[in-house]
Amino acid sequence: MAGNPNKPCNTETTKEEKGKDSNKKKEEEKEMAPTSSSAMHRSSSRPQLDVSGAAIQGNFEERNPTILLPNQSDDISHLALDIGGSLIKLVYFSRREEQSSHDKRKRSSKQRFWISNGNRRSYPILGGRLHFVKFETGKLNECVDFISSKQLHRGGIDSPSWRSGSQTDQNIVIKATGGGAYKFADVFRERLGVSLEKEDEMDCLVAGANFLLKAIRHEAFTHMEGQKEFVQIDHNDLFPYLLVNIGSGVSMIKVDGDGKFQRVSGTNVGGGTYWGLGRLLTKCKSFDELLELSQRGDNSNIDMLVGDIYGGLDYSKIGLSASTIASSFGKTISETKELSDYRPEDISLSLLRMISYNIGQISYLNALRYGLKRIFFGGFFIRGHAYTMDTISFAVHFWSKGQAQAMFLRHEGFLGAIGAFMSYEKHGLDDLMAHQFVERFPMGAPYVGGKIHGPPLGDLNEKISWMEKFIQKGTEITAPVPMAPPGTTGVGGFERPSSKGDTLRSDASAELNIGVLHLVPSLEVFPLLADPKTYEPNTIDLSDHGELEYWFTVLSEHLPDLVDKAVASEGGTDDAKRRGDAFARAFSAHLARLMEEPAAYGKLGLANLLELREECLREFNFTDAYITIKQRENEASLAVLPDLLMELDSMNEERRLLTLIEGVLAANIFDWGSRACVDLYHKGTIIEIYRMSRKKMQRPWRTDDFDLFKKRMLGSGDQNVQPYKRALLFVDNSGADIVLGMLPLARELLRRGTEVVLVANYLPALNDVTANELPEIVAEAAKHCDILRKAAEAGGLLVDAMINIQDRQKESSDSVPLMVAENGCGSPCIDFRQVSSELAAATKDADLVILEGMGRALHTNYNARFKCDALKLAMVKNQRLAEKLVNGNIYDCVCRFEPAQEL
Ligand SMILES: Nc1ncnc2c1ncn2[C@@H]1O[C@H](COP(=O)(O)OP(=O)(O)O)[C@@H](O)[C@H]1O
Ligand SMILES: CC(C)(COP(=O)(O)O)[C@@H](O)C(=O)NCCC(=O)O
Ligand SMILES: [Mn+2]
Repeated sequence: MAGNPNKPCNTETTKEEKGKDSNKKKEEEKEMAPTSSSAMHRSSSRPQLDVSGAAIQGNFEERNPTILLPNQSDDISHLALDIGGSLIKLVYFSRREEQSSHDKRKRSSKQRFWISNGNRRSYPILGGRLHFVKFETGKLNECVDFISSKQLHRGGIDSPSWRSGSQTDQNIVIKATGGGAYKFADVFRERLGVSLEKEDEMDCLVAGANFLLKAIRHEAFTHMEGQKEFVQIDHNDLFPYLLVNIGSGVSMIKVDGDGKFQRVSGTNVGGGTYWGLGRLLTKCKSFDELLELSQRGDNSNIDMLVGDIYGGLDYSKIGLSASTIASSFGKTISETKELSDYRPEDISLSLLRMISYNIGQISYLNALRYGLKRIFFGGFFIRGHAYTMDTISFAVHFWSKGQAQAMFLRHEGFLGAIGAFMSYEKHGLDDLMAHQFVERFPMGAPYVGGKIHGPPLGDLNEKISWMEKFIQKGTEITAPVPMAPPGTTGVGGFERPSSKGDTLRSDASAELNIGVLHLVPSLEVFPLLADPKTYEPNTIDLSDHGELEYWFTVLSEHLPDLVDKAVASEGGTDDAKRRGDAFARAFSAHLARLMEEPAAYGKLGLANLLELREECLREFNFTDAYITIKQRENEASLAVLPDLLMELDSMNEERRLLTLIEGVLAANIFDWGSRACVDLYHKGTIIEIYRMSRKKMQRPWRTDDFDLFKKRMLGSGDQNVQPYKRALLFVDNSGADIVLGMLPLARELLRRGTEVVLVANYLPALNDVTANELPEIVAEAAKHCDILRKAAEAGGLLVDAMINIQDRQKESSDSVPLMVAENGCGSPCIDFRQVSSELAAATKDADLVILEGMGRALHTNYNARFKCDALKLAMVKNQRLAEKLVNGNIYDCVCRFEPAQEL
């Protein structure tokens, strides 16, 4: 919506904060008790939902099972629209997690202990995914077809009401904003039988922007001279700011708080002007084509520059260089030239610069008028286009002499639609926090290129076919947003922005620079993080291009072997081969896209790439690629465990502790994600390699804090030490790593009176052991060891093995418990900003955290600090990482002990 200069649109729309009650987060209940009689659960109910009588639909073992709320009178809406002058924006929520065969397999496997004991796990009330899609307003029918094919107006194809046909369309109300909510209300009523409930456009823009800035990590960024930098927004220091939404027209809104704003200005020279004038002058058929043309343009053929007026000289007295634009389109006054004498490329660029500068300048003036330092730009005119953002940034920077800052939003075009979505009173999404959203790379929708009209790649077969077609066509993977190398700006700064780029990713392609937002209300920040605000999980920052290239190559080279394993894990059938092929293509396409635009989905770290690989595997129904290897290695290791325990028991406690830590480091060699290690496995049996690895454990290790740890565990001289109360052991790989490394260490802690929680992955990743697999492994190990048996019984891990419950209670009551908790992850790394509520609950009374393995202790969390003591143990199984991180070599070991961080 533009400000009309003839009729100032300066409405004083100050809205008071709505629904204060709903913002008050209910005090959450946390508990975790060691014995089987109390629960390891956390409930997180949202006040807006009537959850009385709620029942889990399906199996308790599912991660996010559908929750039926029998007493919830209204169905929760899943769709909101922003129908603008140029584009229709759709935000929709899909509640159901896709049912993977992993879940099916899990169902048949042994139940986890807290389930067996009748304890509840926490279930997200509204777990699901937020999707973002757009259509041209002129193609309203395509949008209606899309909604209809996915039944979004009825809560989605998978909603129970849709399947049972119980809902009548007449009652359905969909929130909509933008002028089209009025203009096209009839079309929606006639074609879908739904009514649109109109929400004020400015209200929605502000609500959308505030939500994004508070809840989405890496939402805002600066863009100067081709360099994108994410800005960490402090929630307590967000207001006031100027919001500039560049749609067809431009709105400028001073935002002072939630629902507190004033539309202070606007301009009618906006996105519609660029697209409309551009189309007339260049005969372009699409907005993208016009934008692409600009990238090959030279505006000095169209614009009158300072140098044109001053005979090639700078007008340095007032700080203008010769190449500064004096008058946009000033050269086209020439009487001897016609439109056809000018290159469309040059026209497009001049127009883009003219409009972007103008908006940047007016924005600055309004920021100045109200003393605002920060300006956030949204609206689809920006299109993640580097040149547009650079131009606006230059204008703001130049005119404010660096005092004001232009920032952009990744969900730029969806502010209004998100705001409309937030306006549903019932779903209570407004007080969600960043840690409850996991932004994932878009899967499902075309990976690269292709249109998303009609129902987008619903089932697996469609996804595979799409990948196959994609391969046949040999479609090139094009860059999403052009990024040229940074250049200089010259005198006065008001020069031509440097990033012009070569290619523009198709606008119709796999959406924009945003992923799919997975909403998992049960996720929490790990309570033992010393400083969650400054915590950064990744050690390796992939914005360094050299690093990105290296890890890209590592992952690409690993791919054929991974596909082999994945296909074998599914029986090597033709179907598995076809899926394996599609997985490889999809993952490669994602990697290629990230190589071109590393910040496409926010700040990129190595952990994101490793998780992406696992996500891609799951997308093509490979639920556990290393299952056979894991089982084989578990069996082989369990067979030699009794001998190892005997050997350990013959040692004095000092020698034993050292041997245990050595054992953990040595056994960490069994990592099927490391190229070098996989090559080693051809050279011997598991046990031979384990023995060889242990033999090579020469102290001092590359990082060796063992003596410090020993002092804390055993004391020194006659000084008595208190044992740790509870230790959380973040375990890594299956086989020797867990059986011969971490379990014996857990046993030592138990023997010293420390409660132990084994923390493992929720979903498989590489050969990592999962929480679901641990009870069985512990049960096997417990057959040979009384300490483990009693502790496992005390922790409720051995319920199936128990014959006489009374005897068990008597026996186990003198043992501290051994427990298992899932971490909420399906990756070889761990991001402590987002862990399961189960793990968060398990931190109660914990005073020691042990992180094991490269993924959890080196790639991530190497620099993390905790409120309690932390021990980080890993073998470095990559030469480059060893050099970079510890100035050492492959197979060096890290034993880092960090006493509790003083707060
Ligand atoms: N595929 C596209 N088709 C048309 N316009 C586009 C497209 N992509 C980006 N734009 C730009 O985005 C502007 C619309 O932005 P938007 O925020 O959706 O505003 P509105 O709500 O007014 O439609 C258009 O005027 C144009 O400049
Ligand atoms: C994926 C991994 C982090 C798993 O390591 P782990 O946590 O099991 O010790 C690691 O295998 C890795 O970084 N691999 C890639 C490096 C390489 O192949 O050299
Ligand atoms: Mn691992």
